[in-house]
Amino acid sequence: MQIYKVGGAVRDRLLGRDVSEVDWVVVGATTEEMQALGYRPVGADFPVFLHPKTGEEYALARTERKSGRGYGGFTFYASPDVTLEEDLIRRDLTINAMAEDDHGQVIDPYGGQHDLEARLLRHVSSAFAEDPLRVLRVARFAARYADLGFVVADETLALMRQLAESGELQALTPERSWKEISRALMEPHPEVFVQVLRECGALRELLPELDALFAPPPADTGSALLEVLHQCARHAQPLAVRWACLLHVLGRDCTSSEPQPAQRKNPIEAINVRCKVPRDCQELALLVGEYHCQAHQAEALQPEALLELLQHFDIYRRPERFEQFLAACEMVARGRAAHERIDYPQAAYLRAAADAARAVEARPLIELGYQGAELGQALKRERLQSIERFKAGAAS
Ligand SMILES: Nc1ccn([C@@H]2O[C@H](COP(=O)(O)OP(=O)(O)OP(=O)(O)O)[C@@H](O)[C@H]2O)c(=O)n1
Ligand SMILES: [Mg+2]
Repeated sequence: MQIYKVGGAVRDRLLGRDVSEVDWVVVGATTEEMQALGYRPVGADFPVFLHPKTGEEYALARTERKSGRGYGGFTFYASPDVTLEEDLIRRDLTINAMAEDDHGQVIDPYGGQHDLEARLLRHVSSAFAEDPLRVLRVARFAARYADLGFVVADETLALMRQLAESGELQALTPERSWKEISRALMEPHPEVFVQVLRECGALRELLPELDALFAPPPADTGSALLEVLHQCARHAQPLAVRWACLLHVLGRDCTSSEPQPAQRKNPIEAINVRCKVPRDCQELALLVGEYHCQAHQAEALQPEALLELLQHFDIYRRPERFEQFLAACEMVARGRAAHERIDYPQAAYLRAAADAARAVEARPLIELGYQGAELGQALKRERLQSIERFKAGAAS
């Protein structure tokens, strides 16, 4: 049996980047041989094993044919007679389809090194279409390597477009899609991820609500959104903030003074549910969609409105979430201002207002005999006074 390093580890070493995890491919071995050597199988009918000591993934060389729609719709053909070249040709991109033997010799039958030099994300073969998730992966690699000058090859974009138009993306499970989306949002250029998905028509399939935002100027909210995402990356924001920023435009429209119907179906909620987004990301996206306009106008809010805004955040028990809200509002303001050197004094203002509300303690009121609803009212009254004092101080 021969064992080769494959995929990201080979690619990133050639790019001179840090290698975080190594994937291996094993040629000329059977499942039984692997198990006899102590490798632990990952799943019953999946020819992937974990190394007994390092825990790294070792996959038997395999060819893969599609038998049905979606994940789980794969059949694998793994056998000792599958060659390294046969295994590599069914991989997604040429830069991911290189192997390295234990002498450090690179095996590169499909021009991966050439495409690394040429900064091209190019599919290896028509087998690309076996897994529609690769459309998202390519967009994610574009987001990761944008600074190095990588772009998607024309023929690969065309293939991605075909896959999007065929409706295949609808068969992806939300779990697999979210994994790609969340990783892509954390890359240095998350806006490139959205842009590539849009160019190939995948955004219309996956997040049509966002695709609809792209229109000719001056109504091009989509392009403004890309700038907001870019600011998120520049300011190293966490995933929840990036997700909330991605969806914020689907919330309240800050430019319209019309009261917005409360009953309308909330598109942010619909996306959260459809994509099975983790709770913290869901919550923040809803809060940012609903309240970012008010945050932008924080200084103009009357004490009652200010307290009401703060109350929506449970600032007393969830201070980190409120901080993430402020960060998201700041990214939105910076991105939308199209010049990032603006200050966002609203954040400090709202933080100080929250501190004023938090400074009110319940204990003295309880000692005075307040309880239940009356205690709630008394707390509210005191907090309002505290905020009034803060506003008076801030104004002077
Ligand atoms: N849908 C997929 C997933 C993975 N691969 C192949 O499996 C390798 C390892 O996959 P993974 O670890 O997910 O990606 P990496 O390329 O290693 O990138 P990362 O740095 O994100 O781990 C890839 O390089 C690629 O050759 C593929 O062809 N199609
Ligand atoms: Mg990897």
